[in-house]
Amino acid sequence: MSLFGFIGAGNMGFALMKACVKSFGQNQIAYYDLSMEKCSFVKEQLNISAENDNISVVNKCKYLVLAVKPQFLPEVLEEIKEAVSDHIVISIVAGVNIKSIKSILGSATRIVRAMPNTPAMISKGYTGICFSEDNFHDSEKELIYKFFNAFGKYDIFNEKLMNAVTCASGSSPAYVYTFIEALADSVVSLGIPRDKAYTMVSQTILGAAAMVLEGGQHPAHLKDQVCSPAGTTIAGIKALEEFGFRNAIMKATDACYERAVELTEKN
Ligand SMILES: NC(=O)C1=CN([C@@H]2O[C@H](COP(=O)(O)OP(=O)(O)OC[C@H]3O[C@@H](n4cnc5c(N)ncnc54)[C@H](O)[C@@H]3O)[C@@H](O)[C@H]2O)C=CC1
Ligand SMILES: O=C(O)[C@@H]1CCC=N1
Repeated sequence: MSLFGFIGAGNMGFALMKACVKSFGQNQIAYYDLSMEKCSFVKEQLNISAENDNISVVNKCKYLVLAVKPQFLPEVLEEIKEAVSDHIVISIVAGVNIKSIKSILGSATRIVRAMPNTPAMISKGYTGICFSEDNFHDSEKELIYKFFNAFGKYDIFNEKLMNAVTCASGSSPAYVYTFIEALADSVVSLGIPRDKAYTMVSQTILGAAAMVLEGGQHPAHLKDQVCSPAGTTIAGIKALEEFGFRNAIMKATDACYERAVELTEKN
């Protein structure tokens, strides 16, 4: 018997399993992925052998993590529904709401809907979570919080905000990586060696984020401290605003949110 079972060991399933190993140990994790390649990768990286199928995962765990793409979720739920009993089902599937999972697994199934992000792999992630209205025992909630704590910070939300959480938690690391690439490329074009460019940019983002999280100061104030009058930074900010930097980010959130809503409607 393991505590946690994972269905799907792709990018996010693997990231969560890796962090879980550190907090709970290999023997508390069972998983299955349709791709033998993914199973071999997990075995090689985490030294955990895959189960033979999804039903074996369900039978081996109490907390069942659903980590397949939204379009594959209905077939997975149909496959496992008879095996699910007093499990707590944790779904990280973007856009899919608790109601639609319950429509297949049954209305009594207790569900935690969560939206983590890939930095969970190194316990530096952020997860938004919400619970189905059903009763969870205190000890179960404690375990669930310990589970999410393994991935970094987490907050609890009303389910109607979960698609919005996706825009700044699940999806946004990709925007940050795009920003890292762009800024690194631009200083490489000025002669900075590429390896140093990635370190320079990433460490700067880490430091700037820590100033907000740990210093408790408003981002606008921190920005103003960097912008010397007639200096280099304000010249850069002006160029960013000419190209609609803030608006681009807001438009990205609109697009991300719309797509999440589409997934909710389809599933
Ligand atoms: N990638 C990310 O940064 C994040 C992803 N998510 C959510 O996590 C879920 C998984 O996303 P990724 O890991 O990126 O996708 P992925 O495609 O990397 O992994 C999904 C895995 O599910 C496996 N799979 C498909 N059908 C299966 C079945 N019937 N039984 C067992 N395994 C099956 C696939 O072989 C694949 O390895 C998605 O629903 C996504 O919305 C949530 C937060 C962040
Ligand atoms: O792009 C996606 O749909 C998934 C959900 C959040 C991050 N990746």
